[in-house]
Amino acid sequence: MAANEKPAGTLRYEEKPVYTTSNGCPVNDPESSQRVGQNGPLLLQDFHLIDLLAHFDRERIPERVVHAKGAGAYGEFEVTHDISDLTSLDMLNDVGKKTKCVARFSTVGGEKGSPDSARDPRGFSVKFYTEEGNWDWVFNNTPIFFLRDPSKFPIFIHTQKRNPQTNLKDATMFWDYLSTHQESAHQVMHLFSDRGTPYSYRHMNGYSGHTYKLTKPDGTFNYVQIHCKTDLGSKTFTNAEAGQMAAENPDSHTQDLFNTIEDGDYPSWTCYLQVLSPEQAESFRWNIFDLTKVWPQKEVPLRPFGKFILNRNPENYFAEIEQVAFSPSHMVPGVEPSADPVLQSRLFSYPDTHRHRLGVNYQQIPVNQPLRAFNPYQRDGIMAVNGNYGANPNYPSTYRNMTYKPVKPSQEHEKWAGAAVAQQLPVTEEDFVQPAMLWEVLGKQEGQQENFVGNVAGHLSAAKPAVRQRTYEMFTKINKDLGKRIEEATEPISPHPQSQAAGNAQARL
Ligand code: HEM
Repeated sequence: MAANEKPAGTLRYEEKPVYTTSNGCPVNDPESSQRVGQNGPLLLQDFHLIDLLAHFDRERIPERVVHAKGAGAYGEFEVTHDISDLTSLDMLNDVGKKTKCVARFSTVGGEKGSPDSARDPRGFSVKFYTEEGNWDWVFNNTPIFFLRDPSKFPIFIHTQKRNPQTNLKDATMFWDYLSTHQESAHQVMHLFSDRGTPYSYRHMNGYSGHTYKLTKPDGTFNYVQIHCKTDLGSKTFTNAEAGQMAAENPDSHTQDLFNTIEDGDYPSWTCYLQVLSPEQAESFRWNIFDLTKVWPQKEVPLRPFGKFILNRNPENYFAEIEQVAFSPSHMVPGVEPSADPVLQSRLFSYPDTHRHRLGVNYQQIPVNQPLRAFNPYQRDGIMAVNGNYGANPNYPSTYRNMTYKPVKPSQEHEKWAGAAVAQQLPVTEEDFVQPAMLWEVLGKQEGQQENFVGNVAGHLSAAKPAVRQRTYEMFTKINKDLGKRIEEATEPISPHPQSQAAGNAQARL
């Protein structure tokens, strides 16, 4: 039975199953081991003991290299508005049509045991079990990201995780990277506003961030970005509240999601599209393949198309949430990736990490199983548990006919030609325009600019002087008072005074 269906029988505690070894042999007492006499050595023949120990020894699988801490639940998506002018995507082709889904929310940088309320972007993933395959949204709760060149991702992530020598989180590494890669400024503005500490997973929005293409069977397409807005309204913690929650209940978001669903108080999100035709995209003020930029909603309004609700908790966290495997490359007819280089590399990275984390047959794990999949050319491998396509030929055989559906990729408009180059987009003044706009928006919400300054100061104060100085300069480019305000809030609380700067600045950088 696939995990996208409700289990036929949930836990039936009234039944008394016969306890056995893993090969089904009944065992009298699970807590006694075979031995010679009362105090004698153990017997190698005790399969029950060895079975138990050996399985225990192998219980852990690698945690996700990022987004390790998360929580999830099942639900249902419903189309609310007709968008057949944009796409032939099966799941979206009829108002009222419903599709089952599973969602997982996560923090990014912390390990599996880290606090849910940490200052961090949040992952926002949803897998839809459509009639034409699984379509995954692997989104964040911010509409932009720290970088626009994918080769920077592993480098960037290293600086947000632990120092290789001290094994501690390291403010100097953290800001050293951000202040020398200032295309990150926009995301930094989000992260250090109170938006960086959501109140719960239920109270945050999700954004595709990347541009995708919605396509039609004639090969035409439009560029889109997807927004999911929580129907509960966005709600955040202050820095102090988030810190207090981390101390009191590190699993607060996990607990909140599980308990509210268990109580029948189901969270839901309304889904919108921003749409640009290829021609509009050409003359658009912002590069639509630059993940550090939003499409301002005044220029590209939101168009509603659906809603999803989460209404069922997993029966088993490891089986259904730890083993769920999302990928931006899990697509279906009617949607395609854009040329955004970060998206393009993510298309590779996720299935690659799943093969490492879960094994080559990760799509056979029940929570990942599509409603129907038939690919007898993919055979064998570790944990081939779906019958391995039985006697079906493992090559395109003249003795076994298959239907190849005519799925036409978009052909119009995008024709690429050019020499291979390895080039980053340079950081220019343009990169500070949207961060400055966000600073203005924070100014319209009472106390948010003050909180932002305090949030940065509390973190940045632990960094070395040279890094702090460079970071003030970055914030000055966003707004000329902002750098000064942050400096004034940071310096008095820093344990590494500026006077030591000359001697220490380069130490350990
Ligand atoms: C070059 C850029 C990126 C790379 C190489 C990358 C790579 C990864 C990897 C390897 C994982 C672990 C997946 C797993 O073990 O299941 C992951 C998780 C995740 N990433 Fe990324 N990532 C990138 C950028 C992004 C961006 C821009 C977003 C959002 C727009 C994003 C959203 C997520 C989410 C939501 C998860 C958690 C998925 C889950 O819940 O299982 N990532 N990423």
